[in-house]
Amino acid sequence: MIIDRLFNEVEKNGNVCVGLDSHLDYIPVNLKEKYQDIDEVLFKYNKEIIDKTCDLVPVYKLQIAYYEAYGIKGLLGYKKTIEYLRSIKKITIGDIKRGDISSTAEMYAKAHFEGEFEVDFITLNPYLGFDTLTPFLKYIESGEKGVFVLLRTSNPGAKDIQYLKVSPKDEYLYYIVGDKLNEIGTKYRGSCGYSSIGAVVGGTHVDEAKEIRNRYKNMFFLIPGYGHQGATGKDVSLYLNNGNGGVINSSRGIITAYKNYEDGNQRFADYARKAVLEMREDIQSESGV
Ligand SMILES: O=c1ccn([C@@H]2O[C@H](COP(=O)(O)O)[C@@H](O)[C@H]2O)c(=O)[nH]1
Repeated sequence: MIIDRLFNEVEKNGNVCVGLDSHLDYIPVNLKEKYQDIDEVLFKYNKEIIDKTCDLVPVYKLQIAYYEAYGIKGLLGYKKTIEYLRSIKKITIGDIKRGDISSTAEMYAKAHFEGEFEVDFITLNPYLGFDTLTPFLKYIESGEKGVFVLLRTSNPGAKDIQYLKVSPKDEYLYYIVGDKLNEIGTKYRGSCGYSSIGAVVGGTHVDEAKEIRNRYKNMFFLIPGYGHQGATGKDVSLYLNNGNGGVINSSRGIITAYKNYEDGNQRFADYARKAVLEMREDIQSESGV
């Protein structure tokens, strides 16, 4: 199952998920001048970073907004990047955060689990209701695909809705979502013990982090918020379990690390590697593995 593959990759390579949020403003000028088409600029930038980091990380996450924003050529850059990652057998997460009525969700599933934009995992937004998840289940059942469903997000506004106390137990809304995901996910557990239905939990919120980890023992977490949003190795390790059970995303902290160095423009991928190594060490030292 895909979750076993991810679990094994984490055992081998640690927990860092490189976020390829490739805004054109993040890309060195010399690289942008070298290629005419946006898809090539995006792909070449991503490829250099991938080639310099792929021996250190288990997974890459592409936030699709950074590609959609550049129209068809941007999406071509997305496609080329995920195809490349899959060709070198790296696991891919399409951060698409979809959630819609089931007839539409069916098309989202087809769009991102088949064809030109096919990835291994996608992110979903469950706050339109649990029926929106149903069309994805047949792909998860095949063993080849997985999802990370938003549970408690990393932004400050997570508290506006996700932390509302709801009846009958007067618990936070995110626990209602988590309990349901846990229940649905039971059927899709791999031999590693985790389910291919995982959850997104922001590393920026540490209150109840331990309770979330304990309550959802079989749930694998995608943990954003490290670095630029302020989460530290100590914060994110609260969501791990013996050094596994989650991957920690950093996007700007890795792909724009080069901006802190004089020779960064020429060596952006070397500095991405350096940022990954430092992040990996930070997490490992805090999670005690
Ligand atoms: O709760 C969430 C869910 C998703 N994200 C995404 O993760 C990255 C974070 O980027 P950084 O540059 O490392 O801050 C980005 O793609 C978000 O859309 C999140 O931040 N929080």
